[in-house]
Amino acid sequence: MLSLRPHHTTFPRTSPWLRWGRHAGAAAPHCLSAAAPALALETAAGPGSVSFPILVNGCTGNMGLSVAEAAVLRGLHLVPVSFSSREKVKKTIQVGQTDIRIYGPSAREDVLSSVADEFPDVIVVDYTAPDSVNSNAELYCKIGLPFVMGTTGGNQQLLYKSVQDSKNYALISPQMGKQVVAFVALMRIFAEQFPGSFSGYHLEVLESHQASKKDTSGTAKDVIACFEKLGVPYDMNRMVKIRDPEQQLEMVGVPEEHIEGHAFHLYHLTSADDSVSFEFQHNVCGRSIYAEGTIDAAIFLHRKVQSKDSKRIYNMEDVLREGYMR
Ligand SMILES: NC(=O)c1ccc[n+]([C@@H]2O[C@H](COP(=O)([O-])OP(=O)(O)OC[C@H]3O[C@@H](n4cnc5c(N)ncnc54)[C@H](O)[C@@H]3O)[C@@H](O)[C@H]2O)c1
Ligand SMILES: O=C(O)C1=N[C@H](C(=O)O)CCC1
Repeated sequence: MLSLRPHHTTFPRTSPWLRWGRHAGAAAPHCLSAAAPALALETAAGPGSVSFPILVNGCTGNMGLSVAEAAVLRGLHLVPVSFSSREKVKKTIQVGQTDIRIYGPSAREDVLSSVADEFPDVIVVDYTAPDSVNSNAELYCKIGLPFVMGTTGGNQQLLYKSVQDSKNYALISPQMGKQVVAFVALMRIFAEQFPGSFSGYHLEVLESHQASKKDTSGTAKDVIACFEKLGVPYDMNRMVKIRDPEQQLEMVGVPEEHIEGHAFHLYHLTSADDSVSFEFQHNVCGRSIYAEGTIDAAIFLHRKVQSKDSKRIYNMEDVLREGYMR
């Protein structure tokens, strides 16, 4: 029998994820079917729309490819190079009409320097791996390439310091899905307005992602920081991380076609005497919400660079507040 009860905790019996477990699939959220017809890749640069060069690092991966495709659809000019963590890789990836050449790590600095010379208004987008966050960011800062960091993990303090010290422009967010960003912002405002209001409550957190996800949900960490401000201490080691496809299908209720790409989050709060409970969820199937948000972030950052804004480091809340999105 499936049990995701973390040690020393009683998982709330009312959890919808356990309910979904009993009726696998029956109460799954409404997700777009993978069988939906794919959009043909064609540019959509209409009148008044903006276009500039965008280099997507990590095109060999799921997010990198999705962002590159979204960039073409939004009429941006895809710079035909990307990188890999390995020296020997498949040399090109086709996105729309563009053949993107993939370079190994040893060529990174030379290739990026040439890109900076050839495309002075380029924006770099990074969707690589947690252990590449800091070295990639340092290189973008060294060369002076403004970047959107979608990759989670790494040393976040160091990441911000690299950008601050170099005076480079960057937009950093572990969550590019605009509606999820708005939810996290709401939680932050909630915590700022009513600090300590949930003192004595107990928190359980579950997150489920595709098996290839290496790190813990960066979004869950941000939401947990809000709960801590609300008076609920939480040991991150207690977070239940589900990466097993069978559990995702049977217990979490992830639609089968999204086992390879989903992000489900459940936060359950219970009062000390068990008489009150609260539950929050944000469940994403596929990656289009992040790809779209990333393009909005790139457009936003491009405008900030072009206007030489004195503020250099941004997040997705800044993008939401200025309305740079469809
Ligand atoms: N900010 C967001 O909204 C958001 C959304 C989805 C995923 N993510 C994060 O983005 C990252 C990538 O996710 P994914 O699902 O695309 O993973 P993935 O494993 O499908 O792709 C990552 C790719 O990057 C490549 N790579 C690793 N190190 C590299 C390096 N140094 N240089 C160039 N390429 C390198 C890998 O070979 C792989 O092809 C993860 O950290 C994930 O948590 C963030
Ligand atoms: O698929 C991933 O990996 C995701 N990572 C981000 C996180 O860690 O919060 C955002 C959700 C998808």
